[in-house]
Amino acid sequence: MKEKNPWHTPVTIIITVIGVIAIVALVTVAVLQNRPLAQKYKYGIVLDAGSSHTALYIYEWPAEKDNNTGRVEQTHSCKVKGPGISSYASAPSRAGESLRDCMQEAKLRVPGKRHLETPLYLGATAGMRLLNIENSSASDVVFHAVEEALQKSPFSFQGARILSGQEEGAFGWVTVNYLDDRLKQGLETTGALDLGGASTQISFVSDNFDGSESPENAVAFRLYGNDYNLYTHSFLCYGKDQALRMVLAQQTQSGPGTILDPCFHPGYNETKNYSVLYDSPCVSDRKPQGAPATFTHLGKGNFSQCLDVVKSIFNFTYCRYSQCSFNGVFQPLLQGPFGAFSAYYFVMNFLNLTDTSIPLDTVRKKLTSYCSTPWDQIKQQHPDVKVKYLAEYCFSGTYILTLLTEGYNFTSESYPNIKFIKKIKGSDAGWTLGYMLNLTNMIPAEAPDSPPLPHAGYVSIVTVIAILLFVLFILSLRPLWPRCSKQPQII
Ligand SMILES: Nc1ccn([C@@H]2O[C@H](COP(=O)(O)OP(=O)(O)OP(=O)(O)O)[C@@H](O)[C@H]2O)c(=O)n1
Repeated sequence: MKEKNPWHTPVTIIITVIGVIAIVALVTVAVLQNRPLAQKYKYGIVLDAGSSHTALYIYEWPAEKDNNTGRVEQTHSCKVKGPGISSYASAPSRAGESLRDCMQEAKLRVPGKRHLETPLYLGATAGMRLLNIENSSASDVVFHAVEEALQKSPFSFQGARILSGQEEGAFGWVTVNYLDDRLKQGLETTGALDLGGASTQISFVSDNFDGSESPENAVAFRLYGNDYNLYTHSFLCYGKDQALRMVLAQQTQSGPGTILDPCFHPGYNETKNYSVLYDSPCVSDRKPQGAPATFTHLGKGNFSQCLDVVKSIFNFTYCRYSQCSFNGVFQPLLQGPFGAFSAYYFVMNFLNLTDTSIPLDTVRKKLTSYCSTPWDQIKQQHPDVKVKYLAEYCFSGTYILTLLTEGYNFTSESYPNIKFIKKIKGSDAGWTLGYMLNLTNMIPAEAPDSPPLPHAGYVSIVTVIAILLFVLFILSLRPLWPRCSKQPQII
């Protein structure tokens, strides 16, 4: 006789089938309903109109997360050929034309259907600040030409303007800390050191700075629910190109026909124009009277003498505050790690000095040896480097060391807190990303609400609960279960 399986009754089979179908349906609905949608992206474009050149940056972020958790990333950058827009004061239309190739690249990089909604910003920095001081109508004409060119682009042009030094410093700090995820997590922030061609910025948070001693250096932010009292200062004329002009002005005060410059390599020999050298508000008031049209610029290659002439463009003694950096500018005690970018990186990377664990004395020794290397040898060793950059690295290295140690007061102990950086997670360090995040309100003042569970966690919990309910349901039907007697039934 065959033994009857007590589960093989029509009722339990029907309940089981319905239960399994119900679970499958429940889980399918949960998965489909919460499936991440195919990713769509939004874009933003920022043109950095610097003193030495203009660069275009394209940023991208997931479309559905643009004001909370989405990460904004740089997807492309384009270096505009030619000099910065401030150099086109005498031929403004060429300033607009110069942007054409990079704008063309942007059109190809941003998907066509997103063109109309993609904001396009142009921010000009110290080159235009100087032109504006020197000749404000010339700077207006350059802006007009650039605006006209950008209005013709298919993007949503939001205007061109000169950033204040304070904005340039603060947005550079926002960029570095945003990319490092320090803002969202409320971690200790990283200070920002930016060295351009015409200005330089230092920005950091210090416990002993609340803005009261020097309100013009304070920027208050509330980001992701945290308050920051940022110290920031921009030194106009202390970018590395204008600093070099000041160093040369220092050496040509008497209008000589020849100078023997310790900051250039021995054997360096170039004829330079007095009117070109003094054509900047940083030095124009010092132009020597009765100087010849040109002077011969000879290199001497002596680091310690270069250090002396570089120091002479700073005032390290005057200070009407409790403490200063230089030129009577207040600066609180340095605090935390620092990221040094733009020309800081270009120069220190070229000189193989980005490793800040190298003692400062060794850095000085390396510069001593580098500066004294004959110019011919330098050119031979670096045939691919632009001669203009190459000629200036001895000066630039000396200037950076002086600015950091004597200017901002970095010591042997705090120098290793500096990291020379170009990019963070694929995006260039600089003010442009911070500027765009601010203008598109992409960093909320308060911490965004995040879903309590990630998608996978949600699906797992729904599945477990569904199975549990099914088991409970089966158990609740116990009265309907066929009884099994102790003795096997003989049919
Ligand atoms: N490989 C390179 C590239 C650039 N530079 C120098 O770096 C500076 C440019 O830095 P950047 O941040 O691009 O300055 P700008 O934006 O042009 O200047 P600013 O912000 O002051 O307007 C210039 O002095 C340029 O000569 C360099 O030494 N080596």
